[in-house]
Amino acid sequence: MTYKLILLRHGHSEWNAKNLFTGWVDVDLNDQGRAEAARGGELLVENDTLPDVLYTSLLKRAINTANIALDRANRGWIPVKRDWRLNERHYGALQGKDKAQTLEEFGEEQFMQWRRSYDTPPPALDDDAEFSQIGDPRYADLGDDAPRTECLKDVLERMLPYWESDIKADLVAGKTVLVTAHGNSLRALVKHLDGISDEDIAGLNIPTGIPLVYELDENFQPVTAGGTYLDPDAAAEAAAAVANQGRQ
Ligand SMILES: O=C(O)[C@@H](CO)OP(=O)(O)O
Repeated sequence: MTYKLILLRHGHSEWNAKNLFTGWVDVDLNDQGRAEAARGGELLVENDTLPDVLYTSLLKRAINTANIALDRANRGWIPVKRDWRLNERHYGALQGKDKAQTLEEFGEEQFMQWRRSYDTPPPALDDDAEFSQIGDPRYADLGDDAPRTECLKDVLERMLPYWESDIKADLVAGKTVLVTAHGNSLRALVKHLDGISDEDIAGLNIPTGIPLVYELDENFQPVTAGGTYLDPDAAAEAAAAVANQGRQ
C-alpha cells in the first residue's frame, strides 16, 4: 500500500518576472505562469496522475495555478481545502524589494543567508509598511501571531501540524492529494519528506508549474528519494533559473 502526493509550485507570477521578493504579497500569475499551469494540468493527464483532493495556500498565484491546471485536467470539481499554513514564507522587510538590488546592497553572503539559510529570517516587516499583511481579513484568526518575517524553519514548524492533521489524513483515506503552493513552503515539505539536512536544503530549488509526484510508503517515506518530476528536463532547467534569481 502506497500513498500518492503531487506537489505543484505555482506558475510564474508578475513579481517573479520583475525579480521582486514576494512572500505573502498576493500577486497574480502572469501569462507565462498561466501557460505553465495549463501545461502542469496536461502533464497530470498524460501521466494518468489525477488528484482526488486539492490543498492550496491562501494566495491567488497558488489558487489560480490549481484552478487552471485542474480545469485542463477536467478535474475542477474535486474538493478544495485552503490554509495559510501552505503560504509562501513571509519574506519580512524584503517583501517588495528587488532581488538584484538587494544582492548588490548587502552582498552575496547576506543575500543567500536570507534567501536560503534554514534558520536566519530577514528583518521583520513593520505593520504599517506598504507590503504588510497585518489587517488582511484572511489572516484575522491569527491575531497577533501573524508572522512579520519567517525563515524556512518557521515555515516547517507552521506547516507540519497541517500536514499531520489534514493532508496525511486524506492520503490515508486513499486519496491522491494535490498540494499547490510555493517555492519555500514546498521546500519545507520536501525537506521533511526526504529528511534533507538543514545545510543541504539550501541547495534545493523547486521549479514553477511542473508537478512533482511522491509515492510514499506506509511510514510516509518516499519510495523514490526526491520524488519524480513529470517533466524532469524542464524541471532541472527551471530549478537552475530559480537558483540564479537576482543574478540576471
Ligand atoms: O520571492 C519569493 O517569495 C520567493 C519565491 O518566489 O523567492 P525566493 O526563491 O528568492 O525564496
